[in-house]
Amino acid sequence: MHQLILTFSCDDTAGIVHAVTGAIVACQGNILELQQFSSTDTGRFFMRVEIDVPTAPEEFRAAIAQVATRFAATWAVVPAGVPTRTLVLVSKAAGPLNDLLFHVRAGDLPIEIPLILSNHEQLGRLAHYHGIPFEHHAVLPDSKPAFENRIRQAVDELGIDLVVLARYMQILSPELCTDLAGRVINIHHSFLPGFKGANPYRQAHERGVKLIGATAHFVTSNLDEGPIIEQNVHRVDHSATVAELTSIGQGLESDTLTSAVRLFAEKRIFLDGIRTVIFH
Ligand SMILES: Nc1nc2c(c(=O)[nH]1)N[C@@H](CN(C=O)c1ccc(C(=O)N[C@@H](CCC(=O)O)C(=O)O)cc1)CN2
Repeated sequence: MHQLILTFSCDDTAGIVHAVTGAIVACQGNILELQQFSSTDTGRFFMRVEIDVPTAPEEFRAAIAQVATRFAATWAVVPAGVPTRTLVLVSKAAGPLNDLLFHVRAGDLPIEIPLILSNHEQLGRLAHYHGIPFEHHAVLPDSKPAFENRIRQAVDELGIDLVVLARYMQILSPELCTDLAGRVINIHHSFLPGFKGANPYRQAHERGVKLIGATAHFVTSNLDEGPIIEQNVHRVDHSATVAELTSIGQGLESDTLTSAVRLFAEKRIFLDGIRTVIFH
């Protein structure tokens, strides 16, 4: 038996589920999990199916391809349990990286991290402790293109599926955002759309918020405005200093990023315009 994950999206219409499940039955497949959503905003249909099939994956793909052609669908069939190869970019903050590394080691985050790139040296020891190659490249305005070329090289040479900005504090160029569209996740340390950009905890303190938050989102050339994947919040009050907000936020950032990376690795995220559909 082969356990596979099917992701399928197309313009919404009647008969999609019937056609897809009919193809699964024709391949003697057993459906383990099926989730679907019809977006009335965009008229799109989304489905994620986990299946056990006795036939070879190629035979199953051929059956699904016929259905996909009928509905002009965007689709993929991948083996379940294959780790997502992930390049992590960091600066100085250790929390989100540490949480990713903890959960990889714990075995409950299906990614593998062949390389960590950073514009600062501080987190090299943490990478070394986990036996992960770490490269430090100072990023100045005139050296940013070279560093971004290193990112492209690593993505190509290491077969990277996902790039994670784990509190990486540099703005990616529009060109790199285009090259990696849909494959870069950032953790922003505020409850977006509030407090975009740098120093969101200071912005929040000055505004006197009663909730702080963290947001994991896809990265686009519009700073901190990419499709939101996951968010968490925590209640605060007037007595919290910026330092206390930052400390409380550490846990939020880490939990939110790790959750978003897990959703990506399990193929549970679908893009629906500027929003996402998430099958938890
Ligand atoms: N193209 C994008 N790049 C990045 C995004 C994004 O949404 N689109 N998110 C940021 C993360 N971020 C907040 O979460 C953020 C990082 C950095 C800055 C910033 O002003 N950086 C300065 C340099 C700061 C420094 O060197 O310490 C800059 O790049 O000029 C704002 C927001 C990650 N990148």
